[in-house]
Amino acid sequence: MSKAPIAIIGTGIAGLSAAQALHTAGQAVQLFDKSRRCGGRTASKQIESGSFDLGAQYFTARDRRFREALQHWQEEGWAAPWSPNLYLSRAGQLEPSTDEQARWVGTPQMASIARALLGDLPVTFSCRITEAFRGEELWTLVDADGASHGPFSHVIVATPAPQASALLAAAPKLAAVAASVAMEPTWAVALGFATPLPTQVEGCFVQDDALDWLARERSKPGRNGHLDTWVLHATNSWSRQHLDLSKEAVSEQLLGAFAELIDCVVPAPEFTLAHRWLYARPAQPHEWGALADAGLGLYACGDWCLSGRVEGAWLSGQEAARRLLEHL
Ligand SMILES: Cc1cc2nc3c(=O)[nH]c(=O)nc-3n(C[C@H](O)[C@H](O)[C@H](O)COP(=O)(O)OP(=O)(O)OC[C@H]3O[C@@H](n4cnc5c(N)ncnc54)[C@H](O)[C@@H]3O)c2cc1C
Ligand SMILES: NC(=O)C1=CC=CN([C@@H]2O[C@H](COP(=O)(O)OP(=O)(O)OC[C@H]3O[C@@H](n4cnc5c(N)ncnc54)[C@H](OP(=O)(O)O)[C@@H]3O)[C@@H](O)[C@H]2O)C1
Repeated sequence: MSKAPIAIIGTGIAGLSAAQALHTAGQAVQLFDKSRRCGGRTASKQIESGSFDLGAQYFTARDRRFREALQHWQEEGWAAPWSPNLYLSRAGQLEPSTDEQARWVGTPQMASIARALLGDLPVTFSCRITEAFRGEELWTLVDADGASHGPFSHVIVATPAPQASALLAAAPKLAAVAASVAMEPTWAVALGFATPLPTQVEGCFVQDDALDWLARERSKPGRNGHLDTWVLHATNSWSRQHLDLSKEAVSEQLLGAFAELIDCVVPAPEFTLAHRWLYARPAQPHEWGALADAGLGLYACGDWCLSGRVEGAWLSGQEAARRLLEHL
């Protein structure tokens, strides 16, 4: 009988990073995601007039191991540097804010990285796992429709912390750690203009009430949509205060804040989309790397185990895989 594969719940950067490391080490993996596609918070939205990055906007690479992976992604054409005309808006004043920081994006969209990492690995989409339980030796997963999946030799939970704690119930200590992690929400709004806005701004850190960040999609490499599309992110505190506001009201309020901030006339957008990220980022960074109950064969990873950034998610996935392989 062939060896049971390793189940990985979540196909964001953390789950895919773990999957790649295990696959490279010769282990069979089986991935699950509740969404219809991979990438999690590195999602890009495809519309008729182009695509835009709705979650992570760019990433930085500070750790040597991540920089090495990034070099490979760049060679494969999955990622490229992004050097926008960067601004800072503070107390209603918009000013250039150039810096030396290297920033990167997926090409032709942020979601391309996750798609490339997934490659041909076996995955089941539109499958929300609700339970992971261990028999005498092997694991079974149960999904929201009551269907069982398995058997698996190990389970890696690679979801945001609030969704991980229930899946870690077999290891109460791990479940308690995940349950202790608070995650902050972010409202995101995309606006598409038929005529390019007459401004130099391509990215802007905002230190005012509602907005936190805005980016111009066409300034990123490989984007060729015909609308001038902008992505606005609200601050965590504004998002928390307006968590249950309708998408229409959020779009209207953030469009108003954008029009006040930007140094040009803003016409009515051709296209508007609002998305609420309930678990956008951990309230604090941690230094766990990953969580492990090696005796049970249960692991957890995700940005919440390190920093709430793409790099943190990738490193956490590597760490979960490393700890699992160490105990084989
Ligand atoms: C608005 C926003 C802006 C951001 N900007 C940046 C940025 O500019 N730079 C940066 O570095 N980072 C940024 N981040 C953070 C970055 O996106 C995350 O740190 C990183 O993508 C997290 O990856 P992950 O794999 O840990 O989790 P996720 O990407 O959340 O992946 C988890 C996956 O698990 C799946 N899942 C959850 N529960 C279940 C279940 N029960 N069963 C099956 N599947 C499940 C989800 O569908 C998801 O695909 C941003 C995030 C947001 C939301
Ligand atoms: N909105 C969300 O939910 C987010 C979740 C997770 C991450 N988010 C953003 O990701 C960016 C990634 O951080 P990092 O990789 O460390 O990128 P940096 O570009 O280094 O930005 C860090 C932080 O520094 C401030 N900053 C950086 N450069 C400038 C600049 N040229 N001018 C002004 N300010 C700069 C900025 O913080 P402020 O508190 O000052 O706004 C950046 O946030 C990062 O942007 C996360 O916000 C979003």
